[in-house]
Amino acid sequence: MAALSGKIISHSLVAKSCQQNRHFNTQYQPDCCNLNKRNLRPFLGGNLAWSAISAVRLHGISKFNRGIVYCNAALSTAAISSVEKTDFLKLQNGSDIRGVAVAGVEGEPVTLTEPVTEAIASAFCAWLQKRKKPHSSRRLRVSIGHDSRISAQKLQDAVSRGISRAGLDVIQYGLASTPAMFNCTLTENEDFLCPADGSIMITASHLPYNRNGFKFFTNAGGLGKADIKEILELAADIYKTLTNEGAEQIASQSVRKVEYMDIYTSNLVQAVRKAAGNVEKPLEGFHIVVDAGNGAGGFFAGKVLEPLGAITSGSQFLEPDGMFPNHIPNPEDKAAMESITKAVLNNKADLGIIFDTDVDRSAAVDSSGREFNRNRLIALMSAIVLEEHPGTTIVTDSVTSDGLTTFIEKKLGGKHHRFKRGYKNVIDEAIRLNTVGEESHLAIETSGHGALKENHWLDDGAYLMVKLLNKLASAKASGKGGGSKVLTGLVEGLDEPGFAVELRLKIDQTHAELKGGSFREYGEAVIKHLENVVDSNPKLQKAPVNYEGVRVSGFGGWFLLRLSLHDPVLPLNIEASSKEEAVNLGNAVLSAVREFPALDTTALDKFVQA
Ligand SMILES: O=P(O)(O)OC[C@H]1O[C@H](O)[C@H](O)[C@@H](O)[C@@H]1O
Repeated sequence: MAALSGKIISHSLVAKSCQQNRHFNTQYQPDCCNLNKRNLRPFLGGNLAWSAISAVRLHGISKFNRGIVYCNAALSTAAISSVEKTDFLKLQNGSDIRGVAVAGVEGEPVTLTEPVTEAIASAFCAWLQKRKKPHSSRRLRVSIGHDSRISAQKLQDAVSRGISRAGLDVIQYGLASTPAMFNCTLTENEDFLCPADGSIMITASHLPYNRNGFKFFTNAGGLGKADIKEILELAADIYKTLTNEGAEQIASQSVRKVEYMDIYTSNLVQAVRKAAGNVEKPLEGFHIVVDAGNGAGGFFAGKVLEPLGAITSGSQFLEPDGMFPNHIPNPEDKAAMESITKAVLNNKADLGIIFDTDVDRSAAVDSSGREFNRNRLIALMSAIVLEEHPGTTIVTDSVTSDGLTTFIEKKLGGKHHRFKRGYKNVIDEAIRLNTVGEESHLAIETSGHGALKENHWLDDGAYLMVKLLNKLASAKASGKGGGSKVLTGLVEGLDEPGFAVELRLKIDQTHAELKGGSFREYGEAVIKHLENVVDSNPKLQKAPVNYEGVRVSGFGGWFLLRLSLHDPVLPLNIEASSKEEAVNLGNAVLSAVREFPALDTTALDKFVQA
């Protein structure tokens, strides 16, 4: 990446910052660096309104804060109301933070207000300072990126203030992808102010327009559940001490803007060129359409595929639009997959590529309109990785099909380790296996999240697609022909179920049956009971190895009943060769769970009756 240089957009006081972000066509007004002199006072070292400032042990604020001022964090006008610690903890969603950031949806009050966001960002800095030694020549720096949501601007400003309050340097990337935000903690390039010591991605993935949230990274990867809990607890304490007093001083601190996506996309381009034997345009002759669903992934057409020589006409929904007017940006969504499939067929393209909002998930469609998502994408990626690393272990989530195991183990000669749901669980398990001597190069979920060892276990939908592009390019280079046949051929022999369904059974948390206990305890009791019922039914066999819920074979198929990672829901996956057999499995579950009145079995009732 040495060829790229000096991409700090908002240099000194030159007012470049209110322009449109041309590269990513941001539709909303990007952050205005306020060139209002009133806000450009030099920072008064350590004299912050935030009385808990000592709690985060500020390092050398005054030393590094004078001199260069690139632009300012925007002032907050939001009132600070009282928020309980428990409210902060409710914002945890596994290893992410998620909440409501836009008012107007009935029954969904705003939980991710600007002051709450500010406190969370400061808490992340405190968490970071506990773990990172200060550098001798500079303060710790935290980069911020966001997806296309309409609340992105407001939250980016609040996050910037939170980082400034903690005395750390703020670097804004603007519209970015989640994987790029991890990548920037690994990139060594001072021209781009990299590596960042920590980074924050503002996103709520595919959730509706009114939600938003945060993912946090260091060079060790994404933060885990325990870290998020610690940050939220700390944020609740910081919040209590927040006042609007002194906000101008915070806003007067330096915010620098960097076009980091240039580095990230250039890395992707280089990876494909290298795989094709250092050919400049290895995708020349390929027609590939991209569907970004109006999320952050539009860059992939213009900044990755086109430099590689591909034609991208017919690509759709590349412009960021936080109202997601076309379809949900989610490769698991039926309408989204139908949309990209139609685009491939209408344009007679060789391949279609679709991303979720923040580009950590993806799926593809071949020239005949065959979808590569869920189990089929895992099969395809497994075939590619097992060619490179024979015999390696593929770690997947728990809802993968039996046919996939047979394909990985019998056809590809690898090992399938079916673990738990949750991208972080899957990635952490693959990392763990390597540390105990079991080689694993791929961790991938049916949701379209996937991470490779060769790519620092970075959960990256764009990199998954790069692996497919490498295959296309090298097949062409070796004269094996163009089109997507090479990909389709790789999943030949994958046994797919005739029928597959996921039913999500809700637990009514207000039901008296819960007797004050948590929905988790209730859900676990349902699963335990089902397990006992299965044990006494000779037609059903429990999976000998299973890491969550209860997975059972019988009636020519299988089912898995487990607790959702986040919601008061028991998702039930059923796969069988026919709907009739799937209904038999559904009935077996229904007869066991019926006696749990707080469990809403409507979806299952309907399924078995239809
Ligand atoms: O347990 P569920 O409700 O099905 O949700 C599980 C999913 O939650 C989030 O979306 C995570 O990003 C995914 O990695 C995970 O698979």
